[in-house]
Amino acid sequence: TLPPGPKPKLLIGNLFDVPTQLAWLTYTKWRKQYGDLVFFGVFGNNFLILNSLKATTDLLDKRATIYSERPSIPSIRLMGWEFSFSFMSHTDKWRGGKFVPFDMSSSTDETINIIAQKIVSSALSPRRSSLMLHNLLTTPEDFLEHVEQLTTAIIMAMVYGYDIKSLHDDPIVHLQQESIKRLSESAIPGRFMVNVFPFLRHVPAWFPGAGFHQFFKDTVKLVGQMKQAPFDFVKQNMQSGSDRQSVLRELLEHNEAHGGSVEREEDMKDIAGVAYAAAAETTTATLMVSVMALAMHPEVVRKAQAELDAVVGLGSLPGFEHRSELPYCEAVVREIFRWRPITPVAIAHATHEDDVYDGYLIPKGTIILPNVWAMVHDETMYPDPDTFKPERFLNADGTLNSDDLIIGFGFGRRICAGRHAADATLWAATVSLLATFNIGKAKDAAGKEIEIEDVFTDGMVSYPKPFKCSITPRNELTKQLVSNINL
Ligand code: HEM
Repeated sequence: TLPPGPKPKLLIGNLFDVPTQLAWLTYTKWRKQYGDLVFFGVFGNNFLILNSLKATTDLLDKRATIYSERPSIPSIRLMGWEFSFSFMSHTDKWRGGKFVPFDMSSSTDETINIIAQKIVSSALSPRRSSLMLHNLLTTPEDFLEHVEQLTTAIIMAMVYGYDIKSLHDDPIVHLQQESIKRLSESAIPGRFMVNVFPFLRHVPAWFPGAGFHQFFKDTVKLVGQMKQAPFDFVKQNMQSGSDRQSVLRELLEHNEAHGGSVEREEDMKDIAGVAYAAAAETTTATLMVSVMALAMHPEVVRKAQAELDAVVGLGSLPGFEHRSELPYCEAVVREIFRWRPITPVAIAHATHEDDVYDGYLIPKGTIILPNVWAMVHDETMYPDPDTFKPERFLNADGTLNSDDLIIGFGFGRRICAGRHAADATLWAATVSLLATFNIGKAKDAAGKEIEIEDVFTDGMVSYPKPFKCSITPRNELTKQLVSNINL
């Protein structure tokens, strides 16, 4: 028998049961009704929601050979984004760590953390992180933009060794933003009927309602340019002997050293494109959650600052060398990832063959939706799960406990390849902000605090909706520190 789930109707299956908004919340309610496994079908496609960490690790980790495919989504193929998913599903290309210097999926040991920190600290040069702090000094109300600029700058530097000019006038950044926007949009259920009825792709472009063909055609062109422009930049730099290190450059040098071919170069261009796409929105959204959580919890800001002042000293910026001495700040970072995961249903996996689990049949080709939201809000693991409480990661004596699993990075062989880099980026940006600024609720004209509504957007990556908060230098000393950093 199949796992339990809402009762399907003839032909359409569970079409009308499937939530069209913030699906993870409905999936989490279904957990009470149906349990850890919830199965449903829409027009012949099978879906399995995994609502507990145990079921997820039993299947996606322990039976990785069966559960590591990616589903094929028609609109993604038609938009020219399939290179990203084909890399992800043909794991031999992707997984071979030798191609991907930052693919750290196979282990979590100390060395890997150090490599990740090295990549991030070279990308997170004082100039780049100071730019965010500087901007916060002059236009604190535009903090969401400054956050996005910082993460975009770090990731462009990491992947391409490219220094962005600004968030809005940089031609390469513009290509990236527009291509990714179209990719995310296509993940919204109902945006493209071709995802529900794949045969629609054969409808000719002149047919009424077939305007999607033009949209897809334009997107293919855009995605091509989005991969080509930064690739050309890296190649030019290599030829001119410039020493900008980056993931793509390392890949190309590795290729050359092994008598690589032009075809291989094309692969590397694609890998860099995947890395950028996977890194940009996710890191930006998580840093926005960080600001939101801090603004809502002044007591957390105070405790973290007290720890920073004791270890680093008021008026100095923390560096990775301080990280292990700052358990409370570490707990804050873990809680940011747990409290509001920005990939609440991770990225879907798919099964490679039939399987049986807990007495239930899971047919080949089933699309697996790991409900990260349910796992990080599981009361047996995280009591009072909606409360932002870094202490849940600390022992009574203030040291960190052993719960260092960031569920939001996904599972098994498909676990986020950039997780150590992402974690290092979030840590560095959060502690440098805490060391220099007070973060709290904004006040209205009458001096009354403006509540922050904790509401999120829909889509593959779920962002906090724009909110207001107050970000001011902690005191004259930290103001001087920020304004004196040489940009
Ligand atoms: C806070 C930031 C991030 C979050 C929350 C995040 C989350 C995720 C999740 C949930 C997956 C899917 C895992 C699964 O299928 O089980 C994933 C995959 C991936 N991530 Fe991240 N990610 C982040 C940042 C990054 C960064 C910075 C990079 C690159 C430098 C990156 C590169 C990738 C790649 C390449 C994959 C595909 C792995 C594969 O399919 O084999 N991510 N990420």
